[in-house]
Amino acid sequence: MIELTDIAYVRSGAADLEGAVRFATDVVGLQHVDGGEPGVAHLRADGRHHCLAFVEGVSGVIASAFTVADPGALALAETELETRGFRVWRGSADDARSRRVGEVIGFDDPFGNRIELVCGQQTLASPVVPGRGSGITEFGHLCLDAPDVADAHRFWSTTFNARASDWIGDAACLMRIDEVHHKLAVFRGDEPGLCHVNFQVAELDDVFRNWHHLQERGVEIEMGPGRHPQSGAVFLYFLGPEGLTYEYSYGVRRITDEAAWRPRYFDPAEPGSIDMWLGPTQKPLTQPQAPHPQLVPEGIRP
Ligand SMILES: CC(C)c1ccc(C(=O)O)c(O)c1O
Ligand SMILES: [Fe+2]
Repeated sequence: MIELTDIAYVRSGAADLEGAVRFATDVVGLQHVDGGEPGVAHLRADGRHHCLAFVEGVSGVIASAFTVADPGALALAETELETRGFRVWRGSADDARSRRVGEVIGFDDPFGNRIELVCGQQTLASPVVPGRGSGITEFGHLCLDAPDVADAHRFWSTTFNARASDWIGDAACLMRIDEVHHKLAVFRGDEPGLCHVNFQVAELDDVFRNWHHLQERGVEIEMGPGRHPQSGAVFLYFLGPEGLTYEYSYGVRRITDEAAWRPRYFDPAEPGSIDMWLGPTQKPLTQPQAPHPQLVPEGIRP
């Protein structure tokens, strides 16, 4: 069992790097951390050096990354994944430098999502300088697509320390790796892909202020404002460039009594099971950011 300690970053291809960065800073409110690396832009939300990296080139998610404790844990993870039949890539010093981590390995999960495991993710001491006052406090979670959510849960909970916090029938599983209700979600989709990236905001008011800001800027609101009955968070999903869906949310539940928590099963057909405020719930869940085409072909399966 490999112990994930946190989510680290999402790395995505961007056909229009400047446009993707402009949106991430001026609209979403992330900080652009200038790393002096041509063709790569790092975006920051919290203490992590970055939680989103755009790499100039073909659009699409390149990898979703998680941290493990240290190089020893990463070496053990590498062996464990290989023992389980995964082909594991070990990144070079340059790969690690570009990701601002000590070491990086990667593999394709059984559903075709590229996953990276890292140790030594760089923390920046300086306060975050947000691109806009959207109230972002933290990179909250990432949501992957997989054709069978129960299979995905089995994979994440047996290979890793992910635990189901709640299910939305066979449509979604929300999993925790620490006290936060979920840092990883899997949504049912025919193809692998990134359903969305989530950023927590400081106040309920931020969600609604951001909603107005996005509307004024003509940004496509995909869902919300609404409230998820699972984490209890008030949410807003919107579509950015390069097909990347962002979610702001406020008020995510923390599961502090691990022994007492039992995952709940919500029926996706029940009105209110995704949005307690009964808003329309189709859009963000149907158009994931497809994986970068170069990543799809291998399909390494255990
Ligand atoms: C519908 C998606 C997968 C979803 C469902 C519930 C929550 C939550 O409880 O916060 C999410 O963040 C989601 O993205
Ligand atoms: Fe989410």
